[in-house]
Amino acid sequence: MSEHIQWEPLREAAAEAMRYAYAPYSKFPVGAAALVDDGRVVTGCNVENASYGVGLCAECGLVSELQRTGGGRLVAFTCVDGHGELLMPCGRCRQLLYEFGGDDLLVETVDGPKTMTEILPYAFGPQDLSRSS
Ligand SMILES: O=c1ccn([C@H]2C[C@H](O)[C@@H](CO)O2)c(=O)[nH]1
Ligand SMILES: [Zn+2]
Repeated sequence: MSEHIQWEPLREAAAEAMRYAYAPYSKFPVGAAALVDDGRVVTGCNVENASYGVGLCAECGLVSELQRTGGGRLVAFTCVDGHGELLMPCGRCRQLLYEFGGDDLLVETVDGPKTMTEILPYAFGPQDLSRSS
């Protein structure tokens, strides 16, 4: 499946989600979209707050939608800004995405798709908690 990712429609879904962003403070709207292993596409936009640090990245909304609409594994992820430029997920969001996509999640970058392992090496995840002793 991952060899046949259609990145263009995924980017368009991210750009569409970005239109709902609430970013009055940074004036930096962001949209994110991901393909789920059952074929559906989930999206999110950033939602800021007058208490700046409380703001939510687009990826937060995306994983919330993933869970709300039935869960599943993330297969491919992309994120765009207001100029349609690709954005890399911030460190916190790499962790957030790792939980639901694992090492093999493909993340679109300016250098083409990269695996989560490449952009978040030596990740901490559920496997660390389930190890016995
Ligand atoms: O991958 C990213 C990077 C940044 N932002 C948001 C957070 C903040 O609202 C704005 C500026 O950092 O962009 C995201 O939503 N996702
Ligand atoms: Zn983030």
